[in-house]
Amino acid sequence: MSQQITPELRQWIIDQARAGHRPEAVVAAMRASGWDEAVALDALETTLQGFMDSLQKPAVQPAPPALSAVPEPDLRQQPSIVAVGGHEVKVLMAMHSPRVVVFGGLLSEDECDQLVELARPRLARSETVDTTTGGSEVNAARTSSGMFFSRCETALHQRIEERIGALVNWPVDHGEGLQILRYGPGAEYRPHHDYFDPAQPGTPAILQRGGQRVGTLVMYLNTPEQGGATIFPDVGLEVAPIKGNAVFFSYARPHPDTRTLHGGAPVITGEKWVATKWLRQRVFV
Ligand SMILES: O=C(O)CCC(=O)C(=O)O
Ligand SMILES: [Fe+2]
Repeated sequence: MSQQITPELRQWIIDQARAGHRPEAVVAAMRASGWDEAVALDALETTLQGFMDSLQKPAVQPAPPALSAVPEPDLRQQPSIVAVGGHEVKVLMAMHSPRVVVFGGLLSEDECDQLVELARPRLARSETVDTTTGGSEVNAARTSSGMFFSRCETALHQRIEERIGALVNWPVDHGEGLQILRYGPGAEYRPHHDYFDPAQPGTPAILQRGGQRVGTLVMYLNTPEQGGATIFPDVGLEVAPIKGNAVFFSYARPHPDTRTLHGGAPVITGEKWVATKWLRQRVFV
């Protein structure tokens, strides 16, 4: 019969070591009670090694960043259509991890066209917030051009921002102004997270303007002929860019475990225009 190293035997070995008995004495005691010497030695070695390893591991792992409240559409009754401010928005797809909801008809054709025409004369090569300094910089990973509107810049912006606020239950003043991006053929936005990396030295300065980003809504202002999906590589999801539709996602902490890594796949033919709304933890100033 093979001799099993049971949890009780392991505990007995640890107790002997704690009591100051030398390994030879422990093996001798095991042999005296019928254990094969090789098995006794092996049990001693593996048990004590595991015990030493457990002493070296910190008992408490460093805590991940705390969870924040997040914007969230009210889909508890599984509506196919949500009415917000007299406007009907379709719920096309929802998933829980990552939290992603795809909406249909969030913007009218006319609202899309107006945003494009207001943005067009103000476009510049896209800058992203530089988390090392808190300033902004031209980023090779983002080959689109873009601009920011200020919050509620015109009545059109205000109407759209109020619709978004009602849709995802988040105060309008917790949002950044709409960002418009234009991608030509070949342009892309490589996978990234929208939250600010807590490890970067410039992040505390950025957070003073309204805390972390906790949600994103990317609205499609046209339908590119080919390419330009919004991709979520962690889960293999691709959202087709269809004019007036939008993809919403939220992240309760600035951590990759939210699985909200995403990007804009290269446009193949045509161009792609989007409006992005970022939602902050607090009033964005
Ligand atoms: O263009 C897209 O589909 C994604 C845009 C995006 O990730 C962003 O604006 O942060
Ligand atoms: Fe993004």
